[in-house]
Amino acid sequence: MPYETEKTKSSAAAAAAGHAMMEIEAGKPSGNGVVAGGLSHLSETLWREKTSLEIVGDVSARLTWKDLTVMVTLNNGETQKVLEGLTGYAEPGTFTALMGPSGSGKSTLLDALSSRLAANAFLSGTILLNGRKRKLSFGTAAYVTQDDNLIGTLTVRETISYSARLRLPDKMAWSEKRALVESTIIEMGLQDCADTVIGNWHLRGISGGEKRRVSIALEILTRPRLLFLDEPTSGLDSASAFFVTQTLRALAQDGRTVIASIHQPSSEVFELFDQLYLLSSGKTVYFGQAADTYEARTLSLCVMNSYLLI
Ligand SMILES: Nc1ncnc2c1ncn2[C@@H]1O[C@H](COP(=O)(O)OP(=O)(O)OP(=O)(O)O)[C@@H](O)[C@H]1O
Repeated sequence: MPYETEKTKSSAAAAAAGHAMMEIEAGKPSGNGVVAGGLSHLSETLWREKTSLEIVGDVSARLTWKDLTVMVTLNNGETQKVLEGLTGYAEPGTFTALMGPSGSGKSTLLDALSSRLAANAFLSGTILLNGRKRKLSFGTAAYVTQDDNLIGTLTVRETISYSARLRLPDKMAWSEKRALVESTIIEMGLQDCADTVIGNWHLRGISGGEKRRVSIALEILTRPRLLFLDEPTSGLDSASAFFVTQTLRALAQDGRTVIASIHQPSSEVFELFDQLYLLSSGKTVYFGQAADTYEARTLSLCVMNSYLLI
């Protein structure tokens, strides 16, 4: 199979960037911010049927970024460019995968987009939410870290219920919170293990993939429209990684904007991405459609393999 040349790579990135630029220039979400095709039968719908409360946050979140550059100040006082001139967008109802070799800047891009950059990192460029420059308000966005910080002796249902008590507004009735907890359990495919303990080093509990889905469940309780995930499949076997990614795809299809960094996905997992943002040394190598795209698949293999050969 012939490897893509640098020229092909940059023309793919340029075409994607051009498309993104046009989208950014438009400056407003298509369809008044409402996801075309409506919501799926997942928790958003289940929950709305059971409550009279408005959803927290916007109806949908369309994120665009233009010319993003991140510089960090190192301990010796020198500066290092970690991201350089990145442009792209993520639409409601889509799942965008950030890929690239270790150190290529995936986590930094996620942090920049979710306003979580470290104190020694400086951002330039534009990030627009639904066509406007604004801060992510409470409930609009959620960030799922790589680590599952869960209490081993609680069951899945108890964990999600306690989190609901702590995170959801006081004015929300407990019956509504409970409806949300139950619909989130269904949405995350955790029904079968809802009454099983999380487990720890001396207590057998749920599997690694189920733990990851519980961590995601805790973050989607506030019904965020934007979901960022740092390596949600790391440390999972291929079947668990597939189920977690399938859940993320379903969350996206429920009208959310999902952006996740993914390291070395299997071909089955790759099939589930809507968009691929491929980075190498802090620069865009490819941005565009992922599934069914020969170019995206070949490029990601080239970038990951060339890194492994170094
Ligand atoms: N706040 C910071 N201070 C110093 N260096 C940083 C900072 N943030 C990122 N870097 C550097 O920028 C580069 C990119 O880091 P980043 O964590 O974004 O890469 P990554 O693609 O997510 O890597 P991995 O897959 O290994 O997690 C690394 O060389 C990292 O050391």
